[in-house]
Amino acid sequence: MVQRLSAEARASALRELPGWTEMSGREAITRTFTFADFNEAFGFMTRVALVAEKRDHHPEWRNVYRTVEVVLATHDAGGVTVRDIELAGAMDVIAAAKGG
Ligand SMILES: C[C@H](O)[C@H](O)[C@H]1CNC2=NC(N)=NC(=O)C2=N1
Repeated sequence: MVQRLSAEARASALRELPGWTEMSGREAITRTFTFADFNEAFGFMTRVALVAEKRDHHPEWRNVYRTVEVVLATHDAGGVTVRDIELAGAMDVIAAAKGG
């Protein structure tokens, strides 16, 4: 099983992921994406869903109109792993292509 990152390793990974922060009260990382409208927000979620399914690693998220709040953690590991860091990076690339 993939290993939880230490607090130090998480902090170091987050320095490379602007917009992502540590969640308070839980070992997870979070980012809120804001898009132009619902269509762009849902398009982002659709693209991410395909990547998540392919990787067998899935976000926790909440969509309200044009915003998508994302929380990433590896449930099996009880914390943040490299799989979360990689999915966060992939979400950033997808969002940037849509202006999020
Ligand atoms: C059986 C399956 O591989 C696991 O349930 C996967 C699916 N997607 C997952 N996604 C996330 N974020 N964490 C997990 O631990 C996880 N486990």
